[in-house]
Amino acid sequence: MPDRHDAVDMAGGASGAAPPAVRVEGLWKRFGQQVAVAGIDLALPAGKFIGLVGPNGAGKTTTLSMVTGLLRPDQGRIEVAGHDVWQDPAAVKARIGVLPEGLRLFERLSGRELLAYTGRLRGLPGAEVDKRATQLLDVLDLAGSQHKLVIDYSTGMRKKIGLAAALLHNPEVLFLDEPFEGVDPVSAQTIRGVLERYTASGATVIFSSHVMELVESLCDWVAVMAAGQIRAQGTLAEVRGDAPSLQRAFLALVGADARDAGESLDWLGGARGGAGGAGGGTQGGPGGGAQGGAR
Ligand SMILES: Nc1ncnc2c1ncn2[C@@H]1O[C@H](COP(=O)(O)OP(=O)(O)OP(=O)(O)O)[C@@H](O)[C@H]1O
Repeated sequence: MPDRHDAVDMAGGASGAAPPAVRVEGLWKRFGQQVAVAGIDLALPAGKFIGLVGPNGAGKTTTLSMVTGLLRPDQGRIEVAGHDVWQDPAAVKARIGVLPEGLRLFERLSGRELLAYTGRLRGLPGAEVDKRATQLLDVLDLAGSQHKLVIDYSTGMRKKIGLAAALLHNPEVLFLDEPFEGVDPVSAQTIRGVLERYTASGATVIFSSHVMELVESLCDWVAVMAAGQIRAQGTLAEVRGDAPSLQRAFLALVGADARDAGESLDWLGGARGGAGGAGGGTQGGPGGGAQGGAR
């Protein structure tokens, strides 16, 4: 598979026209001996639905935390919407919305109070906050729970109120770490509709996910990360290349297609029963018809 890392022109953005929504150069982060992010470059175009994908531990959350000003890099430069994240943090924070992993919310506020508080922190007039909060609660199907305390919200409801809080000030760039995790299909469809409408207005969504089908159906731009490095970035078609699906391209890019998990687990699914450990020669092989035996 060709190396598509060069698909983006770092100097001028994706097309040479608008500056990228995010530009990252030589970004590093280590935790002790562990290199979480190993000198990555990224140029994510504005106005796109962008997926950051990678296996567990690839460095996605660490990258998003640094890009959104939550975690200080060891080395490297980050610009969001043309502003340096670490030189000019206030300018960046005014232009972004973030739904982080392990979302922490003010649990003792109701959903509506949380939005009112967030809106005032963002400097919006009270009447405008009220109007936007009502619309967001309605669209995200939270109107019936708006007076419930956030601590009593379900996982999916927490994602939705977190998304509402991140969207309230109409940011230029929205960062979402695993926005669909723990969300039921109906809520996922709702969130998807809101995000599609938001990007249609020219804003940028950057989200991390493990679910390739979702990324393939939502995103027009993809960056693939593995072991702290960017393995590919570009349009969905560029990253997919000749592979039949993004999932297959992803497995090849992260080197997982050659891994055979089955070989070392030859006991799994074999005959059960008896106290013997590995190597007990009397249990027969997999598929030996003994699975209904004594436990
Ligand atoms: N605070 C920390 N202290 C030590 N190691 C960390 C810390 N945060 C992340 N790491 C390590 O850095 C690497 C990248 O982690 P990160 O959470 O960024 O990956 P990820 O791609 O978001 O993974 P997942 O998909 O499982 O959420 C991992 O090896 C992880 O153990």
